[in-house]
Amino acid sequence: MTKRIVVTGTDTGIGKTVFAAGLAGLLDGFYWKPVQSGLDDETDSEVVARLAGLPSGRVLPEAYRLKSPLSPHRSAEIDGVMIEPADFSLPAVPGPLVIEGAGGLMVPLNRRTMVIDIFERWQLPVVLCARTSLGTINHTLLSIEALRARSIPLIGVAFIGEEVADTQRTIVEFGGVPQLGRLPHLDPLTGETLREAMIGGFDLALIAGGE
Ligand SMILES: Nc1ncnc2c1ncn2[C@@H]1O[C@H](COP(=O)(O)OP(=O)(O)OP(=O)(O)O)[C@@H](O)[C@H]1O
Ligand SMILES: C[C@H](N)[C@H](N)CCCCCC(=O)O
Ligand SMILES: [Mg+2]
Repeated sequence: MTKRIVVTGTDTGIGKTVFAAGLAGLLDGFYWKPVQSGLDDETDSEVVARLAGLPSGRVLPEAYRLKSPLSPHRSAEIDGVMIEPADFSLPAVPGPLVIEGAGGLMVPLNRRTMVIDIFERWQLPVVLCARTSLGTINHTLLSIEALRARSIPLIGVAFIGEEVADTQRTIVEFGGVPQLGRLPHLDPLTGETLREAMIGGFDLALIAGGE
């Protein structure tokens, strides 16, 4: 069985795409963003293609490409598109697959279905990306509780940002989850600095080891 990992986050703009690019690169794998909302700026798939250092073709096409940078349910409505949960069948690829959600867990895809509903159906192991800055304890513990309530397997938390030791410890202790590592703010953010920070900041075996 090929390794498939879902990358989610406590919010939008948390650093999921950057982390997912680093992870897909380290795994020498594939990346899939099922729902892209917002097409005017560089899309998540384009960012990953730029940062992950993967051969072309390893970034799979999105299932939905929606124009407005809004919650997918609204962006789809504006485009006159109905997001169908049945469309989220997992692509078969000959290597590790990193899948990135849209925003946080309870982001609606239509008026009845949220991102977390698709994750529940997949039952794939999840990495939860979380900020280290103030406010993250609440958001991260709520996200962990939501995953547990649906029995979605959680690999652990990947912190993004500067080290805030007590915050990270508090999340890990209250949440009862492994801390997978931390990706600092990178300046400049390039394929090279990302790869180096991923190698230095994470134990890949903890994230992708076993099956
Ligand atoms: N480790 C990092 N170092 C430097 N910049 C970062 C880092 N992580 C994220 N950023 C920047 O922060 C912004 C948001 O990050 P990113 O696009 O990865 O968020 P996201 O969680 O994937 O958002 P979305 O919900 O839209 O998918 C981007 O401009 C990105 O370049
Ligand atoms: C447009 C943005 N960058 C993401 N693609 C979608 C974020 C949806 C967030 C919805 C919400 O939680 O209010
Ligand atoms: Mg993203």
